[in-house]
Amino acid sequence: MRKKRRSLSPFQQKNAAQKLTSTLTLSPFFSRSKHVAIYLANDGEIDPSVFITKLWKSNKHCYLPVLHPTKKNHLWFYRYNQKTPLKKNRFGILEPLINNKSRISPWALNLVLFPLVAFDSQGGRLGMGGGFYDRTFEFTRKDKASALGKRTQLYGLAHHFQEVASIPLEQWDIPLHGIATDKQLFITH
Ligand SMILES: Nc1nc2c(c(=O)[nH]1)N(C=O)[C@@H](CNc1ccc(C(=O)N[C@@H](CCC(=O)O)C(=O)O)cc1)CN2
Ligand SMILES: Nc1ncnc2c1ncn2[C@@H]1O[C@H](COP(=O)(O)OP(=O)(O)OP(=O)(O)O)[C@@H](O)[C@H]1O
Repeated sequence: MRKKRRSLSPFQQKNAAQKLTSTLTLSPFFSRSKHVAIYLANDGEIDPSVFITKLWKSNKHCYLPVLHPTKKNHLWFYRYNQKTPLKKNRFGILEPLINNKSRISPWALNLVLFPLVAFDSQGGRLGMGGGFYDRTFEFTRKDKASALGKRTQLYGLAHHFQEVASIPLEQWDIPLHGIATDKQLFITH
């Protein structure tokens, strides 16, 4: 799946990014979410940058994952705008510098858009294998805010071809509430 997405042409990537932006903008959670975590595309992932520009224009706050400096395979989330200084992490992915005060607690996010390698229509997600997102969002399993309808929404972003029949889930895997692709929005939970 990683090989397939890396082989997409710049034209195909740009086209997919535009269509993904339409899927996301029309989704019910777009207007409701003020604090949105997103990622910068790597390894052929569907590119959310067109959507990021849309978030900025709509006065929403955008956040990017930063590898936690001490807690192994956990993520921090830092505010991202046009002026945010970025540097490459050990995977070669750009992330905000952590010398500023713009960190947000993961539970304060309204919407988190997950990168993924493959997904299924039940909300199963296969990631890059580090367990970063599963560890960081483990708190959502016992999230009291869910009763008030304030639960952090967890959505995956993918090229449509990244759908597979079934992802075997392990006990630590956090299922997604939905997946947005260049073709459709899946609501899974
Ligand atoms: N765009 C993006 N950002 C992200 C993630 C992601 O999947 N995509 N992550 C999601 O967790 C975290 C980083 N996790 C990652 C885990 C492995 C690799 C990776 O490329 N692994 C290589 C081996 C690299 C090496 O060991 O030096 C590989 O598997 O080929 C990249 C990111 C946080 N940021
Ligand atoms: N909440 C957790 N607590 C402890 N270990 C965990 C937790 N979540 C995942 N792990 C460990 O992390 C490893 C990688 O998990 P997994 O293969 O599900 O990663 P992934 O979801 O593909 O990666 P990523 O989220 O970084 O894209 C697993 O072997 C698992 O033991």
